[in-house]
Amino acid sequence: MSGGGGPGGLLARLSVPGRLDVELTAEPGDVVAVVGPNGAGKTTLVQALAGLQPAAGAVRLGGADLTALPPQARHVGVVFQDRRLFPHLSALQNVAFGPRTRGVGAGPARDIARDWLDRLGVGDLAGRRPGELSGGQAQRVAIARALATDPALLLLDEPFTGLDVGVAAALRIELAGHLRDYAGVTVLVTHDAIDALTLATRVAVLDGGRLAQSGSPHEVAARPRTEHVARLVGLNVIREGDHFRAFPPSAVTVSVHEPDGSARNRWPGTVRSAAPHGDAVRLQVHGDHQLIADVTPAATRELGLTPGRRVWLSVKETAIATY
Ligand SMILES: Nc1ncnc2c1ncn2[C@@H]1O[C@H](COP(=O)(O)OP(=O)(O)OP(=O)(O)O)[C@@H](O)[C@H]1O
Repeated sequence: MSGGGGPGGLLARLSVPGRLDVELTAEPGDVVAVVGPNGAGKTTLVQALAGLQPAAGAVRLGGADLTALPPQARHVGVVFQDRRLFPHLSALQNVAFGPRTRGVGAGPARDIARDWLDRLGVGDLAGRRPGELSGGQAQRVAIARALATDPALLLLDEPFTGLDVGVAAALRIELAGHLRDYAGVTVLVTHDAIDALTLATRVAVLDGGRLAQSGSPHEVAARPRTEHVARLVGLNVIREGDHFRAFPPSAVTVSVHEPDGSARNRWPGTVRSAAPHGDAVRLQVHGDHQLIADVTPAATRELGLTPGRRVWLSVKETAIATY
């Protein structure tokens, strides 16, 4: 990615047999969204960067070689999917723990912790233990804890998982602010296109433990190279040899009889699901490809587009981006 790994940046080449084989680079201030289907290796990558997963290769961060260092010596902040706060410590003690282990005195470490809890909007909960916090509050404490050590690398593994939609949305906006101020490299694992498009400066697409694509959020969203990412950003993508043809679901015409036109741009299939999507109805249609099409509610009724219905999809050549 962008020739990163320069002074201050991240350069990682990591391999775990059968699970991961990637090279990842990023500049200071970059937020790299790591996306990919279940089992793609996202968590393995985060754990290997943190030193929690043995991996062959090398990790360089800010000119320092972390490869041989244990997790606690890597100067990396981690927010896990399941938060992993110390249950017997208060929120304040949880956040102060990192600075303390890095040699900061008890008083100053508490000041740092209080400051970070305030910044994350949970200063008034400093005395509570994790069991007395909601999921969203605990995640704020976990983020405060990760940032309190002023790490050179911040690893966020699906930080919004398990939170209410509204809570996640509010936290996403706040996190965007903190990440803008944060000078280190952030690696954010996410299943959510919104995260990848709003928080990230770079997107890395993992598939089967390998880097399938990387680029700016805009590039990856406009020209997805895996079906998973096409789904995430709501596009159809068809691979033909060594190039890709992408088109939006709104450009798809659905008919119950075989349409005229170029055979290349029409596909038979079976409706798998039909669900409201904005003002339209979004159909998932499976045939040789798995495609999505947006149709009007009226057309859905008139054509009887319910699961199991055999249909033809067609797209005008001019609506297709080929790359
Ligand atoms: N402890 C383990 N030992 C052996 N294999 C593992 C272990 N943990 C994960 N794997 C395998 O490694 C591969 C990558 O898993 P990983 O958890 O990194 O994927 P992921 O992209 O984070 O998936 P998800 O989105 O489901 O969290 C998968 O094939 C998984 O089955």
